[in-house]
Amino acid sequence: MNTVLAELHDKARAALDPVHYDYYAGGAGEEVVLGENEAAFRRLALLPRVLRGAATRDLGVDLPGGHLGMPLLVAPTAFHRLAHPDGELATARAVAAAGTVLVSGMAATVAIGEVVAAARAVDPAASVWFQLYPQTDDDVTACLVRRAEDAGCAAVVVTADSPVFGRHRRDAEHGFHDLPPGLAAENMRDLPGGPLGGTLDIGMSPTVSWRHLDLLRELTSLPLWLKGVLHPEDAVLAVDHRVAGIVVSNHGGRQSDLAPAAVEALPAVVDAVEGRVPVVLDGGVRGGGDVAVALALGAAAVGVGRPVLWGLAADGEAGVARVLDALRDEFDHVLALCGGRGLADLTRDLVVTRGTGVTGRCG
Ligand SMILES: Cc1cc2nc3c(=O)[nH]c(=O)nc-3n(C[C@H](O)[C@H](O)[C@H](O)COP(=O)(O)O)c2cc1C
Ligand SMILES: CCCCC(=O)C(=O)O
Repeated sequence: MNTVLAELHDKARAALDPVHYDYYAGGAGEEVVLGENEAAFRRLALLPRVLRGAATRDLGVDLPGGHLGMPLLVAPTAFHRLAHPDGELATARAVAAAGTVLVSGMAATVAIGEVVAAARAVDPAASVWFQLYPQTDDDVTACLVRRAEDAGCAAVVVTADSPVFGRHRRDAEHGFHDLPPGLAAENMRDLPGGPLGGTLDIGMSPTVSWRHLDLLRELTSLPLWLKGVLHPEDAVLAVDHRVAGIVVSNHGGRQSDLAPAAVEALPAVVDAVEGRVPVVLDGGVRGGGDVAVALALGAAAVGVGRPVLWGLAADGEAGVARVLDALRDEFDHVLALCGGRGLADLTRDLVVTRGTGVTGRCG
């Protein structure tokens, strides 16, 4: 792990209520996937190219829904006020200052309008995206989309990997089922039909299907990203259903504990979509080298989840800023060491599976 991220993780662990630390840190089942997301990156290496000098490297990338100053965005995570009193406001400010995108969660502890306003106060051109769990009741889905649009969000990220909430042993052992008094999922107030059920599995529905994605396509003209895709056939279906982008993700190991590591699922999804839409990877990214490997395997960008929560818990807005700065700096350094003059130089032929010498493959 990047040393700054490791330092902030340790600081966050010391600062957080252990119950909330475990909610953030934990995974589903036996936490096999949680460990594999990071371990799979350690099994991959990058062959450097030589004598391709460039004084500086352009790290920017344009995606449907915004320009990223580096190929890294902040993945949606719930309940930032468990980490710091400023919650998502602090995260939004730091992410906007870093020139990248925050995907703000439906289960945020600050309403989406305030999150976007905080980002725009730092940078009027900042893009914030809204993460949505599609709802059984179409009126509720429509209401949430309208809130995201009214707030000024630039894209909607539809999470598809949570028909039911993963079973988290750590939360069960602590008896963690609800937010402490004073905190709430602010986007979920006053929805048609009343509250959506338990705080920790807000509105997840086993009935959600491709029909709901088509409905979303009709409800909004914002770019729609589909998050939680691992099977290449689902990636093709997503393109057929007119998504603007795909997030290869196993939800940070918090849903199916039988899923493969996210980076191991990436190449087949990239191949299946054949460049028709960009593919973002999240899960286990803990350093600039991981960003480089994901891009070499065909990701347009990566998402980071827990490291941002550690930065937030350790030092609020400044902590999140340090996480993003450290990842950008390390990625740029790795890119230079690999002979990369820009992102396009990160190609699949550079990727080697450690211990096998096999190039251009993963896992
Ligand atoms: C505490 C926590 C809460 C999360 N909440 C959400 C959520 O509300 N919606 C969602 O789509 N993904 C959620 N995720 C998954 C992240 O978006 C992302 O897929 C994952 O954190 C990436 O893995 P990483 O933490 O190893 O970077 C959550 C992850 C964590 C750790
Ligand atoms: C409470 C909403 C879901 C949060 C979530 O997706 C997670 O904890 O992984």
